[in-house]
Amino acid sequence: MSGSEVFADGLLAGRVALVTGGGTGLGRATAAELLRCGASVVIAGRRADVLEATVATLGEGAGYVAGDIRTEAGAQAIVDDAVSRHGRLDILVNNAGGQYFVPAEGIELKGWRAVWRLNLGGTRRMCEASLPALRAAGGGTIVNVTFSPHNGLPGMTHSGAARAGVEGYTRELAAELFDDDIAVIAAAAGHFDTDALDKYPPTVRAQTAGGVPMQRLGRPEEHAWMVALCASPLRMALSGAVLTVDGARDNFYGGWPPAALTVGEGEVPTEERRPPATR
Ligand SMILES: CCCCCCC/C=C/C(=O)SCCNC(=O)CCNC(=O)[C@H](O)C(C)(C)COP(=O)(O)OP(=O)(O)OC[C@H]1O[C@@H](n2cnc3c(N)ncnc32)[C@H](O)[C@@H]1OP(=O)(O)O
Ligand SMILES: NC(=O)C1=CN([C@@H]2O[C@H](COP(=O)(O)OP(=O)(O)OC[C@H]3O[C@@H](n4cnc5c(N)ncnc54)[C@H](OP(=O)(O)O)[C@@H]3O)[C@@H](O)[C@H]2O)C=CC1
Repeated sequence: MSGSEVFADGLLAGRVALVTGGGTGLGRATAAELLRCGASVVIAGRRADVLEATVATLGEGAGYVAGDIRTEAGAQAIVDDAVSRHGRLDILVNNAGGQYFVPAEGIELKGWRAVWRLNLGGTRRMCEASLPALRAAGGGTIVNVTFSPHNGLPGMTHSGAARAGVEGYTRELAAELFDDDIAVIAAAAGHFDTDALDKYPPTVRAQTAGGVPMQRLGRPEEHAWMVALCASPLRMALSGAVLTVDGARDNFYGGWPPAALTVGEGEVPTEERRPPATR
């Protein structure tokens, strides 16, 4: 695998990373970038065939373990596998997650619980299962992937609430783990161009990039660079932070100019200068 476009060669040499949901999308891009930075990487997910195919593309230094983060036993087995393979664990990327699209009032209690069990519960389980290994390594990094729910996520109320929970969990865990030299950072993704978006309605997908001030979806490698930065020597200074990579989507007005600010042919009026102040 060639070197990173962003980071120095060997930035993460000797480190061992575990990426949940690493068989697809953002997790796959993250695994690839951590490998480019010199880490050994274990990817995890439920589907062994998907993981196996991804490991074949990632090449040397990559391995996989099939498992389910929705149970304590599943999370523990994933961590145990990674540690037994490489003898240590330095970086945990809690990337596995997701939801289904539905108006808030249509969310069944069972569905609400399913989304929380995966996103908030899975993150907590993986953190707890990993902490002994991270401490044994003398410190490390946990990156909790979430999305930027700071202006709400229509159609994803259950997940917006769960991801806000992940942010709160991240901040508090970070405060408790400073003395262990373990950084805990949330990476809040905007809208990224992964296969997972194929499940959303075509009209919704088509309008999504237009809702981002940057006027395009994020590229998976852009997210992956952020995750690698979180594992870099900057990690403790970032601990407890929620880092948003979203092309300014949290501003929530779409591309420039915002329709609500335009007049005439679409120009944005510039305010008249006030007369000079007089004493
Ligand atoms: C392009 C425009 C959109 C922009 C979005 C940009 C932001 C993107 C954010 C992303 O996260 S992209 C990544 C998306 N990836 C995924 O979502 C994959 C993972 N998702 C899932 O696996 C499921 O959605 C899940 C519900 C989280 C899976 O949990 P689990 O397997 O535990 O649940 P189930 O057993 O399948 O279902 C339990 C329960 O949940 C309710 N439910 C589930 N799916 C639906 C649905 N499609 N519609 C309505 N209700 C649903 C339901 O109550 C289920 O119970 P039963 O009815 O099966 O008894
Ligand atoms: N794409 C985007 O625009 C955005 C994505 N995100 C978040 O980033 C993360 C990755 O998203 P993306 O790559 O697009 O989506 P994917 O659906 O491709 O990724 C989800 C991954 O999680 C794994 N996974 C799901 N449930 C479990 C489970 N119970 N145990 C173990 N692994 C599981 C899946 O593998 P398997 O099914 O084999 O278990 C899959 O590899 C998710 O948390 C997503 O919500 C956040 C904001 C925006």
